[in-house]
Amino acid sequence: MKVTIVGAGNVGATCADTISYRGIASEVVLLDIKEGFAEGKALDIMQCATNTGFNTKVVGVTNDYSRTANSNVVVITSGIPRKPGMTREELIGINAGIVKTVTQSVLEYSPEAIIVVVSNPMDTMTYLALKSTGLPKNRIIGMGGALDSSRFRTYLSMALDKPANDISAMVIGGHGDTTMIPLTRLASYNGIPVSQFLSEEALQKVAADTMVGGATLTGLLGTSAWYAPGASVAYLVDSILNDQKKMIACSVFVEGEYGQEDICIGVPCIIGKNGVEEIVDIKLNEDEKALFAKSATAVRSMNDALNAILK
Ligand SMILES: NC(=O)c1ccc[n+]([C@@H]2O[C@H](COP(=O)([O-])OP(=O)(O)OC[C@H]3O[C@@H](n4cnc5c(N)ncnc54)[C@H](O)[C@@H]3O)[C@@H](O)[C@H]2O)c1
Ligand SMILES: O=C(O)C[C@H](O)C(=O)O
Repeated sequence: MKVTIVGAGNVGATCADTISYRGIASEVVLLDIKEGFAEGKALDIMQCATNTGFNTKVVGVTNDYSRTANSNVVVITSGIPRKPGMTREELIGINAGIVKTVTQSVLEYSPEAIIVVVSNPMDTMTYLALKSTGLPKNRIIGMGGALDSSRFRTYLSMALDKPANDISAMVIGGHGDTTMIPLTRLASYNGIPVSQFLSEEALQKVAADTMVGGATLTGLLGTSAWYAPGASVAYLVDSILNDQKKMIACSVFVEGEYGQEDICIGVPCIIGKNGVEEIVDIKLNEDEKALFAKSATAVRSMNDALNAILK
């Protein structure tokens, strides 16, 4: 199976590294616009193979889309990341043009590929990729919920002082500092509601920390995060290529689900070889429904900004 990753920067290269290390694909092509950059990252990753024991072929190319031909999955990480103090939404002006062009280029050589959109503002870029290509909605998946959920589980594990892998929890809604919705009511520690172990105040703090998880890292690092984002993309790609049918919160096009339509927003999805195979309908309570409606309004307003930018 072949995966192309467009953008060999922090997230793209980490994603390539994780996919190779875990043997998720037989070939990974890293493509970047910066001369020699993807070639260098690919060579560096390939030189891990004998120490970590993987056999994935990793190829780096400068803007040569012919080398990406017949990819099963294409991951789009090209675009600028935010700096401390910025929101993801502020990236829309530059990233919209990049994502639109790149998506069209990859489809010329891989018309059957499933596209995973990572560039921010991710929900808006996913909507743009869908609308500008006309691909069926199951083949365009925005990655954000997988990352936000892993942050949520990490903060819960820290509050509980228990292993993150014993915790099950999900974040839905937009991938924004104020739009994501950590579902604290449904989070569990080995099947037991976390509310049995944590006070309401502690749970609210976990939710607040999760929502600004990306901003916190951007403040610490001077640019946005890459290890957990790269690993989250790899997790999603694994579920597609190996038809695992995992339930992962992804930004997908909704047509009535969760009371919304004509936007891409984070909802629980079954992810398999056909991309988005099902949107899972969780019974939200009235408060959660209100939060989802508010999040959708914010996501929709960013989509409206696209038309003006792309004119
Ligand atoms: N959805 C998420 O959960 C999530 C997580 C982390 C980062 N991001 C986003 O992913 C994007 C990349 O982040 P990063 O930290 O890897 O940034 P980065 O600057 O390290 O890498 C971006 C790369 O894209 C390349 N690029 C720019 N235009 C290109 C084009 N037209 N064709 C090919 N390559 C091009 C650049 O040369 C650069 O190497 C940002 O928009 C960031 O906000 C999203
Ligand atoms: O925070 C960012 O801008 C990057 C990414 O969306 C993240 O959540 O790490």
